[in-house]
Amino acid sequence: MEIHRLEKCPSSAYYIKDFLTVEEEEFLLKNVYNVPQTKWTQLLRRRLQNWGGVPHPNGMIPETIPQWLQTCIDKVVALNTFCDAPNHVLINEYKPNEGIMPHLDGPLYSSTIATVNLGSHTVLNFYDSNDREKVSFSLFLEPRSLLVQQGNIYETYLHGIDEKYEDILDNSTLNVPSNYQMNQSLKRGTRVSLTIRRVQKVSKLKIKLGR
Ligand SMILES: O=C(O)CCC(=O)C(=O)O
Ligand SMILES: [Fe+2]
Repeated sequence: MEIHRLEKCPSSAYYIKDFLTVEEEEFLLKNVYNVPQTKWTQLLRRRLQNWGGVPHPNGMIPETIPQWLQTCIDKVVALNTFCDAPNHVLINEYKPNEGIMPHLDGPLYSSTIATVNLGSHTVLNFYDSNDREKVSFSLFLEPRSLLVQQGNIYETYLHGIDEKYEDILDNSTLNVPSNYQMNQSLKRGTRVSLTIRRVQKVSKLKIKLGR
């Protein structure tokens, strides 16, 4: 992992450009779009699927993660990125001009976060929690790449994705590809992200049906 560390990042972050093959990406996308419509939650500016259970301060009631998704989790875990096995995946789908407001993820998750990127690139912006107006730094996330974040990056910085049709990388982007020409505009397609995490508190309660 050390060779993938983003040196300029103020805390531990790792970026692996071609983490997935084109076939693996297609396999995951096919399965993401094969779920029943009811599995999607439509928000104003994106839609999402929640896998593993609903995180809750009193403990998440665990749900089995399907094999097609578990295979991807296993590939991330094989890099020795997590202390405790991840048990939760949030899948977000963003069409061009969609995004997510700057936010913190909150205390329910442990401090390692892995993001698998499918379909299209995006730019993930980070904001100092004391200055939410200005982008502190940003990361360029290409399709098939993996981003692993550890420690305070997710605690001290808010993160978000602008609602844009295209991106232009600039000095704030920590991982500009060597073949990128400054001011080149990158058109967004539909991006699907898998955010893989560990929910710390898991309930031992089982839901009893048919009582
Ligand atoms: O799509 C992404 O990479 C970010 C998702 C995110 O920040 C979240 O769901 O909390
Ligand atoms: Fe988030």
